[in-house]
Amino acid sequence: MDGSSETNEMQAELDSVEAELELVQLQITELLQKQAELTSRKNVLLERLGEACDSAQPSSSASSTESCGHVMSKQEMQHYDGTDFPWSKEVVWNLKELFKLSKFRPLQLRAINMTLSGKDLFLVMPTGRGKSLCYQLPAVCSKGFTLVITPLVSLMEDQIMYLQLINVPAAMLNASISKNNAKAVMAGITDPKSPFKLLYVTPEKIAKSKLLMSCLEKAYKAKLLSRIAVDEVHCCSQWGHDFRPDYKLLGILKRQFPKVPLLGLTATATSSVLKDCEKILCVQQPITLSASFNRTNLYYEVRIKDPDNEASICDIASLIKSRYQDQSGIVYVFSQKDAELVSSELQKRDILAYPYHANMDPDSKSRVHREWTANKIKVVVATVAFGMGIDKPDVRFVIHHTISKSIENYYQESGRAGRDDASADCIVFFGFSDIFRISTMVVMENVGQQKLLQMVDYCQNLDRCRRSLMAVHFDEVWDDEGCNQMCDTCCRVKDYSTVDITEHAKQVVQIMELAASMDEKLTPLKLVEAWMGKGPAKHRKTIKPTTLSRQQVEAVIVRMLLQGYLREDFSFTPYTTYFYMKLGRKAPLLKIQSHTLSMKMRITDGRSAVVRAASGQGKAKQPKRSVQCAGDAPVSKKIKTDLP
Ligand SMILES: Nc1ncnc2c1ncn2[C@H]1C[C@H](O)[C@@H](COP(=O)(O)OP(=O)(O)OP(=O)(O)O)O1
Repeated sequence: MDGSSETNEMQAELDSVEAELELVQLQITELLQKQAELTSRKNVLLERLGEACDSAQPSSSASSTESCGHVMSKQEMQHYDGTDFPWSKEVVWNLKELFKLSKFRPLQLRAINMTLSGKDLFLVMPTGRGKSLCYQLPAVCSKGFTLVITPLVSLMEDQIMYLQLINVPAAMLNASISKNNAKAVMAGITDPKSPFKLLYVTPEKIAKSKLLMSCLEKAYKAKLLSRIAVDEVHCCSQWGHDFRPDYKLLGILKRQFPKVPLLGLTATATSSVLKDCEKILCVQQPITLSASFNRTNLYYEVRIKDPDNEASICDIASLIKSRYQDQSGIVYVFSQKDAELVSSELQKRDILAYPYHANMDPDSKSRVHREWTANKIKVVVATVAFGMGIDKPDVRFVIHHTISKSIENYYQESGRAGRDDASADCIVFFGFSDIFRISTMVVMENVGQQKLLQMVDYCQNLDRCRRSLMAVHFDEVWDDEGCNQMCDTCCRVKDYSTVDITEHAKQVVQIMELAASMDEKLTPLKLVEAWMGKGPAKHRKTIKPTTLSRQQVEAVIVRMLLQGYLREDFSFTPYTTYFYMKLGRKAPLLKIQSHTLSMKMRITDGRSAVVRAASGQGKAKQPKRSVQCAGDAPVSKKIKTDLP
C-alpha cells in the first residue's frame, strides 16, 4: 500500500469516527436536555408538594410569595392579609365606597398592605384579575401622588376615564396632550395640595423629559411622590415577550428616588424575566407576589384549521352562530387584511362583527371599542392591536383564527374572555401554513422562533391537559384534576395512539437530501407536495410517495420541526422574507439503526367528539372536522400584522 492510499484510508476512517462522535454528542445533548427538563419538573413538583403539606398555609391554591434574596416566612406573609394596619380602615372604606367593590380578590389586600408598608413589590397576576386596584387604592390612601408608568396612551385614557367616573383625580403626560395641559400637570407635580392622586406617564416621557424628572425630584424632596407603579413591567426585559426599549431606562427612578416604594405589575412574567426586571429597575430584594394563572372558568380548545380560507371562516361563523348566539366575543386574526376580510365574511353570515386594527383611524377604533362594550357589536375581529386595556367582563369567547406567536401572548389574548368569572371559551384554529406566516414575522425577535414553536407544540399536543401545558410557562403546575375537564384534551375520549414515525421521518430526510443535492431549497409546501408525490417530477424519481394523509404528513413535519430533525431557514429580500425547511441538528440521528422517533396520532379520522359541553352554556359536543392543512407560500414582510 503506497503512502497516499494509506493516508486516504486514514482520512476516511477519521471522517467516519468524527461523524460517529458527532452523533454520540447529539445523543448526549438530547439526554442532557431531557435530564434538565425532568429535574426542573421534579423541583417544581417537590416545591408544590411541600406547599400542599404545609399545614401552616391554609390556602395552597391561589398564591405564592417569594422574595429574591431573603425569604419571607408564611406567617409574615399572612400578616399582610390582615386589616389591623394604621391604614386598614381607610383602605376598606375606599374599597366599598369609592371603588364600589364588596371584597378583595386573592392577593389584592396583601399587595396593598405591602406597598403601603413601603416595600418594593412585583405583582404577577393574570390579566383581568385586578392589578390596577393594587396601586389605585393605595394612591387614594397616601399623601401626594402615585406615578404610574404605562406603555400605551389608550390604557392611560381608559384608566383616567374610570378614575374620573369614581371621582379620583388623575392626570396624564404623553405626546398627545396639549402644551398648556402639560404645563398645568407639571405644576401639579410640585403642588403641595396635590391636585391629582395618580399621574400616568409613558416610559418615553421618563426617558426623554428632563423637565418631568426635575419636577419629580422636587416632589420627592417635598415627600409628595408616594409610590411608583410600573405597569406591564415585563416590558423591561428582552427575555419578556413584549420588550420596549424605553423601559430599559426606568432604572433612573429607583436611583433618583430610592425611598419611594416601587410596584411592578405584570400578567406574563416568568421568574427569569422578573430577575432581569429587578436589575433593570435597580430594585433591591423586591417581594414577588404571584397569583395563580389558572383561569378555572376558561375552557381551552384547539381545532384543526381548514386550509381553505373561506372554509375556515365558515367554520368560525357556524361556531359563533351555534354556540354563541347573541354573546360577546373576539376573533383574533393575523393581519389587518385578515381583520377586514374575516369581519366582512362574518357579516355576510349575519354576525354583527367589525374589524379592529392599528391602521384604522382613531375614531373608528374607539367607535368599535365603544359599541362592542355596549353590546351593540357582538364580535370584534381584531389583530393584537386590540389588546391591552380591553376590560369587558362578559366576553364569552375568544377565537383565534390564527395561532398566537407565543403561549404568553395566547394566554393574554385568550384571557380577555370570562373576566366576570362566568364560563367562557378560548378556541384556537391551528393551521400548518400559519406556523410559517408567523415564523417570518418573529424571525428577528429574540427567542421568537422558540416561543412560536412552544405555541405550535401546545396546538399539536393530543394527550396533555392544555392548562398544564400553559402552566409550565408561568412556572406553575396545574394538574389535570385542577382542569376540571375544562379543556378539550381532558374532555375527549382517548382517540390517539403512539405511532412510530421513524421510517416516515427517514423519507423526509431523503427528500431534503435529494433537494440539497439538486441545490434546491424546499418551502414547507413543496416538502409536503414532494412527499405526497405531487411536486415536480424530479422530486418523485427516487422517493415513493407516502401513504399518509395530508393532515398526517403535515403533523409529522411539524413534529420533526419541534424535535429538531428539521429546522427553519430564512432568506431575506428588502420586501419579503422566505421560509424554507432545512435538516435540523438531530437529522443525523435517523441514520442510526437503533434510533426511533414516535408521536401521538389520532387513530380516528379526527372526528372524535368532545365528550363534555364546553362552558356550561350547552355548547361543544361539536365533532372535529377531518381537514387537510395547507402548505405555505413565502410570506411577504409587508403584511400588516400589528404584532407588537
Ligand atoms: N376585588 C374586586 N372585585 C370585583 N371586581 C374587581 C376587583 N378588583 C378588580 N376588579 C375588576 C375591575 C376591572 O373591571 C377588572 C379588571 O381589573 P384590572 O385592574 O383592569 O385588571 P388587570 O390590570 O389585572 O388586567 P390587565 O392585565 O388586562 O391590565 O376587575
